[in-house]
Amino acid sequence: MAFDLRFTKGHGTGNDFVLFSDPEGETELTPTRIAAVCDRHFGVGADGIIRAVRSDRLPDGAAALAEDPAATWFMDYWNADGSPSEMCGNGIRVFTRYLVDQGLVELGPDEWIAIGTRAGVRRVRALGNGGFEADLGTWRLDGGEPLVRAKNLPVARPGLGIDVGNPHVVVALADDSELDGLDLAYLPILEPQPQAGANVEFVVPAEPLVEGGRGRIRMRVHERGSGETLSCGTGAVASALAVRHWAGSGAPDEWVVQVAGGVVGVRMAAEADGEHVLLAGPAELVFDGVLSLA
Ligand SMILES: N[C@@H](CCC[C@H](N)C(=O)O)C(=O)O
Repeated sequence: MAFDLRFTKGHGTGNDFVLFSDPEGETELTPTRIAAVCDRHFGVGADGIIRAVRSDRLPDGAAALAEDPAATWFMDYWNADGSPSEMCGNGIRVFTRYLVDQGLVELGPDEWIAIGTRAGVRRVRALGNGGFEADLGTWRLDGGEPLVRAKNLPVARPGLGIDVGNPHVVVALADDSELDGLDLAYLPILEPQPQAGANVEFVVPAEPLVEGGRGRIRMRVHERGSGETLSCGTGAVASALAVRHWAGSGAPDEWVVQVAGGVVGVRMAAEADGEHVLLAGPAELVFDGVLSLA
């Protein structure tokens, strides 16, 4: 059966997405279709698909509405291989820009919008510099410290498991040459392997490590379900949290994370329900199109 899709292509620091609007949740999204759309040779090409659907049309959306009735739109996020994810930090900024661009929501300066996700409700606001900031909520060390093997890494290294709505394992490397030498076309191997899989981030300090009170790191990532990407927002957040954890007391609560596709900002802020972590960065919509797949 033919599958026609009217879409918008967008990205946040090079982490790219095919976005489309399906308010009533009528489009049948199968892993095969998603992988075909995201295919960089035979489809549009993207790290993931994001569907804008009314929250009351999906079971996960109903849960989001129960948490916050203002979360009327749901970010239905899927990785390039057709697997779902709970959260996407770059995606939620691009999704918010898409909702505004499509006239589906109005967003005043500094006004927060509530978005439904599989990880729960998340809030996003537009920044004066054209970018967006997403409050990714509370986070937790998930207790795991798996050993991580990656191609061109001579010995296995310990990772730190962090959950920021989706699962991450962060690995500290020695220096830029070790980071640049990794071949992330190959899947890093985790021992033990987390049941739900994990996004794996490799980090090194940037030079200087702290500037103007903000910590600075470089990161590369192998995303669950998408492979190596130019950026991962939740990965940047997990990396900053991991490096702050390793640095101990006195480490900054604001971080600049350099990724292959640009720079994002991370800050930690105390809230009534625990410490929240927030992610700021660009959100670009680059073209619209119609895709017809046989
Ligand atoms: N690129 C995203 C994360 C997308 C989901 C991830 N691959 C997963 O499976 O959890 C981001 O910017 O956070």
